Amino acid sequence: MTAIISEETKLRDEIVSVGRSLFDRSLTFGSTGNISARLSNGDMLMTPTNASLGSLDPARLSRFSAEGVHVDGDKPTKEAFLHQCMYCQQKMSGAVVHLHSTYAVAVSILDVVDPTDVLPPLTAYYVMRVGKLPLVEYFPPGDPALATAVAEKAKDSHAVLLANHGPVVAGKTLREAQYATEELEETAKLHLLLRPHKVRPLTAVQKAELLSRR
Ligand SMILES: O=C(CO)COP(=O)(O)O
Ligand SMILES: [Zn+2]
Repeated sequence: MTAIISEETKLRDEIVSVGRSLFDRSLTFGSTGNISARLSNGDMLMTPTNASLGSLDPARLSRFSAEGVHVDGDKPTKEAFLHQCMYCQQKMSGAVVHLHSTYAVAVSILDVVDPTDVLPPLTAYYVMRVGKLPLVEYFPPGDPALATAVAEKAKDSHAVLLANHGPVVAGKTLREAQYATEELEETAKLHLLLRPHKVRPLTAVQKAELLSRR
């Protein structure tokens, strides 16, 4: 019991500090974005709805049972079902981060993207941390149909991009999910910066070699 309490306390504090770090660096703003993390018993902690990621209270995070029932804390994020869908598909995941980070949102609005994989393999770290980024068709935030559409795309990708909305990224740990989300944002920025130029992305062979090391 003591071990579970200290694991939970640590995770609550980590959600708060990751949220603050992301918010302070303008990777999301206002009350946008949400974070969740899983305890070893399968219970989930999630950020409350309408909360700023910059000023979360560890004691007020929403807690769900492993079966997905809200058991305590503030009213959960309206994307709770979407987070649960990510865990269902990405069984090894311990955390999910969703942001409204500007460059990724900008890419999610572009008309000319490959919906099966939105960003090219521009750098090794993008391939290592993200690899593939399918586009999920537009549904309003919190719509159960959005979560269902995410579940479909997350079958073979731990990162997805919601059209006209933003990225959702799962990771084994909260740090992994955070780092992958940041890599995605930087690659979206590079992609937009490079749009007027002829680029030389990594080759299929180089990409496959990086993926084999993960
Ligand atoms: O990003 C958001 C919706 O997609 C923010 O919603 P919540 O405030 O309910 O977490
Ligand atoms: Zn959102």
